[in-house]
Amino acid sequence: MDEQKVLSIKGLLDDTPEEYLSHKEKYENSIRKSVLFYKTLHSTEDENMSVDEKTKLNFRNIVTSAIFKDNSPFMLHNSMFIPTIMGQGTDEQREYWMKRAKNMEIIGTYAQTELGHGTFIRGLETQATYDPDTEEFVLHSPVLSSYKWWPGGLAHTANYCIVMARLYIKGKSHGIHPFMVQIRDEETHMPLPGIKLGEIGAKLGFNTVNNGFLGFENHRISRDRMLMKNAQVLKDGTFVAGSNSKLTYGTMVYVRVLIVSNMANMLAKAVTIALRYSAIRRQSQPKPDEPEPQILDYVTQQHKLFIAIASSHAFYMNAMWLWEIYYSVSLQLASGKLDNLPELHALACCLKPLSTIDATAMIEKCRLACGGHGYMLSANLAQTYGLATAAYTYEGENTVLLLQAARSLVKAWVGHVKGRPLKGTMAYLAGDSTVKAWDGSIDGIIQSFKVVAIRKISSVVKILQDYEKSGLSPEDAWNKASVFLTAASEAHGRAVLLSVYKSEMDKRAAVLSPPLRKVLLQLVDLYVTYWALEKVGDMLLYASITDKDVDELQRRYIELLAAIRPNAVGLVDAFDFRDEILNSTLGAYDGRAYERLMEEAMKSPLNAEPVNQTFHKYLKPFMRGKL
Ligand SMILES: CC(C)(COP(=O)(O)OP(=O)(O)OC[C@H]1O[C@@H](n2cnc3c(N)ncnc32)[C@H](O)[C@@H]1OP(=O)(O)O)[C@@H](O)C(=O)NCCC(=O)NCCSC(=O)/C=C/CC(=O)O
Ligand SMILES: Cc1cc2nc3c(=O)[nH]c(=O)nc-3n(C[C@H](O)[C@H](O)[C@H](O)COP(=O)(O)OP(=O)(O)OC[C@H]3O[C@@H](n4cnc5c(N)ncnc54)[C@H](O)[C@@H]3O)c2cc1C
Repeated sequence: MDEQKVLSIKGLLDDTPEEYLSHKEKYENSIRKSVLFYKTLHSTEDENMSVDEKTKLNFRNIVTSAIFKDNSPFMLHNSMFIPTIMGQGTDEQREYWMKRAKNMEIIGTYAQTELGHGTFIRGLETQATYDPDTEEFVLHSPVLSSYKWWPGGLAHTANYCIVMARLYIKGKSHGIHPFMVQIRDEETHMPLPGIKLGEIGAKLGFNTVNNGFLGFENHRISRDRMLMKNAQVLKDGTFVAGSNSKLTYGTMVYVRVLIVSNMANMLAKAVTIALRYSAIRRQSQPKPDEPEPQILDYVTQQHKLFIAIASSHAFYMNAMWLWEIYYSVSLQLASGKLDNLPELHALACCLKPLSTIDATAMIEKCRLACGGHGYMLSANLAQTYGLATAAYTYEGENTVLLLQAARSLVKAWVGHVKGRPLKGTMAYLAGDSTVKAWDGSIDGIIQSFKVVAIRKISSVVKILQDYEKSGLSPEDAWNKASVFLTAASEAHGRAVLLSVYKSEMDKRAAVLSPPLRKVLLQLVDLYVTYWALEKVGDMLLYASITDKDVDELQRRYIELLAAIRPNAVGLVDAFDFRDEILNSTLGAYDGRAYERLMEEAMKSPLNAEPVNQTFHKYLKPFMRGKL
């Protein structure tokens, strides 16, 4: 994928900043650019892509989000529509639909969330009732809350969509299944009969994604439009259940894994902008006889930014590791082996939340670290925040996913106590649950995070069991303990993030040049030390850290900031974002932030004339007391 080729597409980069376009113009401009962009790339997702190619695809998401300073209305076509065909379609269905989708003959989206339900999939109300006489499904939205609401591209862009609907046969519900539905005429693009479409309105971000609503009025589709890889409806209406009803949730697991790598990229973009700006911005005069220093030389500024570099590396390493697990589990599923699906689900339910929580917070910290100019839309930090914070919610709201992970952790712990072996990423739960003396080495700290997770999981299980002994139902006990269930999941996720980052770096260290190895391992050290200090309460409670150890840890952290400082700009340059992709007045490689701020300011339509017409219409009469 040649970045230069993409960015040299004529008309792809805006001369009129999107900030000054209307809501409608933003959408129309994003369609224009999406067509230009995808015509050039003409490549869409293929589940057989290698992990490296997957990263490139992820790169495409970065390029599109950069070029649009938001996301493309084609986004769901690649991130969910195509993966669902691949994951849920029969061979024939894949054969037919993949050709049309990959050639962009049709544009699709993934319509699952409804006005009334997003998290609770089993509560979805859109109906797909099988009519054996005509061998059709009748799609219907019985109430307003059953309208599909949120799907990207649904409003005016897509002409097909995957609809997740409740299957009814002879009055009996058979759960939620995926249906391929044409929603617009391929020639006129008019909504088909019995289909109501529209846009859901302006949002915090995602304002070029064309999120829409969709309602059905007894709209009929043929039987072959149900994606029947996992479950089938025969001509006579016989329902054949899949081996596991959660296989229909497969696309969401895939996107949760993708989000971890997206967070690595988004955070890398934000810290590149903030750090480069911190290298050119000079402010204050701590030493009277010396010039104003670069704000990057303030240790507080280094504290704000260097963890973002290390976190981007950590998310990237974890994402590549998770992709490998995803692909191996996908191959196992293809041969009917489901054993490792729960572990993949639990991992995705930990790493998607933690990467989005950290990335959102750190991107905001990057914006704040740029002072007033960070507040400019031309800095592209607010938009990056808007994209990242959306991922906190979509693809499984973070709290809900952490509770899902807690479900697996509680099951694993209860099984362990009963003597059942633990496996995979939960095997460490069988390890030593005490730290006799604080070990401040990187491996020692990571081991302490594992002990924290063991202790939090075991103690929340005890709380659950005590509540149930007191007579509470399992559901009420679960809800009562849920704050500490999410805390246990977070502790598990933190232990995974840290240990995978370290082990993946160790694997790569051998092939790095000594200077590069030194810098990258400093980032690992910074990451582990930062989180030990952030979670010092847990370390005091479970890892026998003393006040002397904390003092040592603080001094080590300060020394690490100083050690990384000389390479800080080089580390963000190594993310290798072109100016067009950063799309930021503050983050350009040439460091001409002030000139770019002024250049962008002059593009404001208000600067087209020295006196705005409201002076004569309102101000002057008002100031003359004539209004
Ligand atoms: C919260 C969920 C998972 C609850 O699902 P539910 O069917 O209610 O299951 P249970 O909580 O009862 O758990 C039963 C059982 O199933 C296992 N399980 C659940 N999900 C999966 C899965 N994906 N893969 C494998 N196994 C799964 C669970 O572990 C339990 O196992 P036990 O052994 O413990 O019994 C569900 O409602 C959910 O996923 N909600 C989130 C909805 C969501 O993610 N929506 C995304 C819509 S698309 C979107 O947001 C797009 C955004 C734009 C973009 O991405 O660009
Ligand atoms: C930018 C964006 C793009 C999106 N794109 C798409 C798309 O393309 N296709 C699509 O289908 N959907 C899409 N969505 C919808 C998204 O998937 C849902 O918003 C998400 O799943 C959360 O569901 P919800 O909105 O119903 O929130 P809710 O679940 O109502 O969450 C509200 C609060 O309730 C809490 N809560 C809910 N259930 C529980 C529970 N069991 N235990 C404890 N607390 C709970 C949550 O933690 C949260 O604090 C998009 C959303 C956004 C923001």
